[in-house]
Amino acid sequence: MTIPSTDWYRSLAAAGLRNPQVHGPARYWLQVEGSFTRALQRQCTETFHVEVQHEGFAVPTREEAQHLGLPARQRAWIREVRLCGDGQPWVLARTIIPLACLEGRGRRLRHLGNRPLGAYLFSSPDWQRGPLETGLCNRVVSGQPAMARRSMFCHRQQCLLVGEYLLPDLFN
Ligand SMILES: C=C(O[C@@H]1C=C(C(=O)O)C=C[C@H]1O)C(=O)O
Repeated sequence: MTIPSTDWYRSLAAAGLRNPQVHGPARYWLQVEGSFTRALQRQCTETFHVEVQHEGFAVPTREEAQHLGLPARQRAWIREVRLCGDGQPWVLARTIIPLACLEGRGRRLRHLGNRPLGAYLFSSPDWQRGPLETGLCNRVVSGQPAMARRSMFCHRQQCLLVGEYLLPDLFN
């Protein structure tokens, strides 16, 4: 399972003009407020866990760098995980953490391992979430994400970018 290239829209309504599927059963997940990790935990009957797929320094896409206001080609800490409910992958998440976010207490962001990032972000009152965007994934194949959501989390003018890609098993 890989993170697909995605077109991002400022609102669910704007994405819906291209693909009305966003108004179907995925809608709740595209819009749910607060910690996404918590929302997924509530949906589980038994267990919730995070599986790290890749984590390390890498160059964000050009669009991600522009969105975060980073110089092109500057490396960031990139974390890709699967969020699994009751043993099934439900969501793929990709987080871009610029170098400036990794200083001081932010060093912890490199050592999350299988602990959810959401638990860290929502346990600290310092992090403010920006507006939620809706994503439509390109070249959708069966079993892969077709829709996504993303937002920035900012702390003292340092922002990181969290994208969450819904797998069909989550809402079908
Ligand atoms: C931002 C959150 O964190 C979640 C946990 C992630 C992780 O551990 O890498 C990534 C994205 C989110 O789905 C949240 O819970 O809202």
